[in-house]
Amino acid sequence: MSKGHELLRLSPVMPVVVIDEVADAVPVARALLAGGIRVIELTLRTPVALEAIERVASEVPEIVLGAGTVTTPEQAKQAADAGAKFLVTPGCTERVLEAAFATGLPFLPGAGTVSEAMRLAEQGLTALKFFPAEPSGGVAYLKAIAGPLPQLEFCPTGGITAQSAASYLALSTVGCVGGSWLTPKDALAAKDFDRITALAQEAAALA
Ligand SMILES: O=C[C@H](O)COP(=O)(O)O
Ligand SMILES: CC(=O)C(=O)O
Repeated sequence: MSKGHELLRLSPVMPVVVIDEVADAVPVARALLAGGIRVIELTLRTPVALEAIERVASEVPEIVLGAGTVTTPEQAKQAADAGAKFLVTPGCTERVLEAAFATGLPFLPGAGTVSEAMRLAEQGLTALKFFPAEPSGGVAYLKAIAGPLPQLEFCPTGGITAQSAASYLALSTVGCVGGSWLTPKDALAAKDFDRITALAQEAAALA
């Protein structure tokens, strides 16, 4: 099994995390681990994201740390240099793909259509982000493409909730789902890390 597929086996939910205050990064990673979630996707959507990755890489080595929202070749390299152990993209371009391969890290590229998924499979990439999952057709879409493309495995992300996660996880081509609901903005603003642990426990129980 390739490293990409192994990433989909770590936890039933891959938390997609947006860190606005760098001091929150380590407590969030610890709160997720305490709830039984072994993986975190820290998105490159804020100015502090790379520093957040550096801190989690050095202070919480037990969690498998990915950099999400990699949308440029430069970001792929920066995320690897900061200590990310895998990369996630919402979609894919030739240049991002090349830069991601150059890091040597496992990599979950985003696909939202059958042709995108087939192009990535041609490059040996068969563990994919399905993004944005709900607007792209959700469970029904994934069921339909499992017929012609049973060898592909997905981490659907985008619009998935604690309630809808199980219906995705029941599909043979879904390894885990991604979502931001484990780290709600209001919990982060209130530094309510216990709530994040409680949400992580519920998510881990979906296994
Ligand atoms: O942009 C969306 C994130 O990748 C996660 O999506 P979500 O907030 O709908 O869970
Ligand atoms: C879609 C996703 O998980 C990302 O922003 O990389």
